[in-house]
Amino acid sequence: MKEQIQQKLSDSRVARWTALMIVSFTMMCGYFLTDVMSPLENLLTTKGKVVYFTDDTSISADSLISKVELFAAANALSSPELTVEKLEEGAELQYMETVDGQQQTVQKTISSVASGEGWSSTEYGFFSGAYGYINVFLLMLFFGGIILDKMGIRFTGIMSCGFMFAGALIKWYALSTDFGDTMLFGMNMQVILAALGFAIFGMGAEITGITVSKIIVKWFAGKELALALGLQVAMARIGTAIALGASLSVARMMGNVSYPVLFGAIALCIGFVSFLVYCVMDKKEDASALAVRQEEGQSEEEGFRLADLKLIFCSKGFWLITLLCLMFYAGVFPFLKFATKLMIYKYDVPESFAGMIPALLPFGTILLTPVFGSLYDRIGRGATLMIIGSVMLTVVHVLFALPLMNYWWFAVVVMIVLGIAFSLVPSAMWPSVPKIIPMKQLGSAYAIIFYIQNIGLAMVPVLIGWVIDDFATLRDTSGAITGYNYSIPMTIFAVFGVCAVVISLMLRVDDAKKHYGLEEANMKK
Ligand SMILES: NCCCC[C@H](N)C(=O)NCC(=O)O
Repeated sequence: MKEQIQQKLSDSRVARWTALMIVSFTMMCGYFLTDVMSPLENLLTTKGKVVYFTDDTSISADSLISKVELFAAANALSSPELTVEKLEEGAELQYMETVDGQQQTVQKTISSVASGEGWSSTEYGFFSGAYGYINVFLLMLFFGGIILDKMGIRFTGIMSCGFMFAGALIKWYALSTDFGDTMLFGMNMQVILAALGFAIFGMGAEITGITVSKIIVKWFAGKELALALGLQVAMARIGTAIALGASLSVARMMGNVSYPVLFGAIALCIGFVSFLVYCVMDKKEDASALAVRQEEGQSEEEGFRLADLKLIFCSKGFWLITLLCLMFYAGVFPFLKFATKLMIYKYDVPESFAGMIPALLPFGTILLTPVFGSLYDRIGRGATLMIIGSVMLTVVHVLFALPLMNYWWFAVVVMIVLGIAFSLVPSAMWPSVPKIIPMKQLGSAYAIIFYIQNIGLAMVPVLIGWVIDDFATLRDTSGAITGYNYSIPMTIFAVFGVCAVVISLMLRVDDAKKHYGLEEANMKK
């Protein structure tokens, strides 16, 4: 009789790719919610209603009413007695506008009206950085890694998905409620509560992130690891791309900034259910792995001990990857929070399309991250890929900072280059971690990397929001905002790029000395 050889569930191609798809879907929903507010910056920082026209221009309701009334008075027309309530879809209005430096009469038709929230750029920056506050200041990401290594994937994943969902609901409640002028800690109550929701969500999203990374290493180690990690990141980027591309349209259609968040919360609910489905597979994988070990007469897998953290803390390669992660991601995710408004004011892109240009970045990475991941699996050169990506990041931000080539097509080209950089570094960085740190400390290692990365994700938006308010906002003599000069904020992002280049070079040198294998292929022949 032929002897049956016991196999792990992860040895089945179908099973491991199915597991990957399920957990990647959960992560995709999380990424959608993370970036859903970025295209709404202009709406959030405008007071009162914002009117959108069919020609894709927009104006605040108050300023539109005064322009229409001025036009009527100047042309001896009967006063339209326009009120904010009368501004509705399909209404046609005539007023004077400056076009190419000339005063002209324009006739426009309203396509939609949405409520602005009147936040300052500082408040917007504070809110955007909230994603990392609990992770960083309450050390929750650090503890999350220990919980993951001690309590396991299923417990930690269910807990973190729960946090994501709860945080999303709080954020939605804050954005859909009018708190009037109620202030807390010198900021509007709405900003504080939305930030609290985002902070709880961010804690859940990051702990889910490390859990998903550990799941993928568990199923794909020694197989198509970098491709699998790349595909997970690619699916996550679909979430970011949909958020950047669709969020403003949803807010305009529904007339309120809270609706995109509500849709995200509903999607997250489905993501939560899909993680529960994965838990069934995870249980089966553990049972099959135990059976294999027993058949091969191997002893029980050694559990995680706190003392094991020493190995992580003492590894120079680990710290270089961590610092590279901090600098590189500080130059990308926080940038995305401000990129839509950059497109409007530096490249003169109509607000309705402005979110589409930053959305190109995640779209590009959807295809390229798995391609570079597969390249790393088969050919290697991980450290080199990280150097090239970091150089590209720096060049991109220098180009955004310089006061030249203010054409929309140039912004598109530069954004595509950023998309390539944003595929190169993650596709090489994440699969490099298991080459430096063994599996049983991997949860804690990813958690520490994410922890340090979150310091950037939390602080950089606060810094940029403040810099925009104090150094980049252009005002007329009455104090009204007339535009923005993005040179200083973009120079700050370029500095992060330069740091990433230096660190990635140091990593390459350290790899040559210590032989982590970063330049070698991942797949065992
Ligand atoms: N906007 C989502 C932030 C996710 C941060 C997360 N810690 C991370 O780095 N994920 C990997 C990636 O490349 O997105």
